[in-house]
Amino acid sequence: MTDSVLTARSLYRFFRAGDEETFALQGIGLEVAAGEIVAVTGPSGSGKTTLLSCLAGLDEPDGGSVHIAGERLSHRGERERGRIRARRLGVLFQSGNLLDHLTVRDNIALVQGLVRRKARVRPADLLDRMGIGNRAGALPRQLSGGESARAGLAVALANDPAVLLADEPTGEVDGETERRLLALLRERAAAGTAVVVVTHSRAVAAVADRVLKLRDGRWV
Ligand SMILES: Nc1ncnc2c1ncn2[C@@H]1O[C@H](COP(=O)(O)OP(=O)(O)OP(=O)(O)O)[C@@H](O)[C@H]1O
Repeated sequence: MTDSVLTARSLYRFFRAGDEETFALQGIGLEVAAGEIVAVTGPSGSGKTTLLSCLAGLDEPDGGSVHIAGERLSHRGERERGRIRARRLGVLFQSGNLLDHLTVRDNIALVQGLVRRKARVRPADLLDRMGIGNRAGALPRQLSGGESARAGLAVALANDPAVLLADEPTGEVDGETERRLLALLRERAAAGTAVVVVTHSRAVAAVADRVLKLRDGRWV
């Protein structure tokens, strides 16, 4: 497929702790086109977070490759990976992506400052779209769970990424907030972003174009 924005080929990742070896990814591939939402599901320990970390360039696969918008991300120096990540990727992990000592507005501005770009979305507009325009001046600890999830998504989308990678983005939010987040994901995909979302939620899987299942580091 030539129109895929995210291409992963034959990804392998194993971990060794003493005599114990875990094969977290066993040679899996993934292609995601612009505008497509792919949900990745699977039982605990099946390799979902490891896959997302390798796709984000936050972890290095032991074998295989990851390309984002035609640029190789895997097996590059940390600096290069950081540059590609800032320009092309929005990443939302469960640990969150907000710096505690900065307001929501400044968290967005910080991420935008990493990339030189002529036109960019104003933080206030981005937050308005998430329905939390009134929380721009708040610190992360002053946000509710649902507000944090939306602020995290705003930061992940701050540089209009080609690819959005999200690990359980609706993990701790109520039904209404989940619906809002999903509408935002769909809106972003309609604007051309390729989305990979790890989830246990049926509601999230229901808005995906494809649902893929991992078990023991392989697609099933
Ligand atoms: N840094 C690490 N060192 C050793 N083993 C690891 C490491 N990271 C992950 N693993 C192992 O790799 C396997 C896959 O883990 P991973 O976190 O990717 O699973 P997951 O599908 O995201 O699970 P969950 O749904 O519980 O978050 C597991 O057996 C896990 O114990």
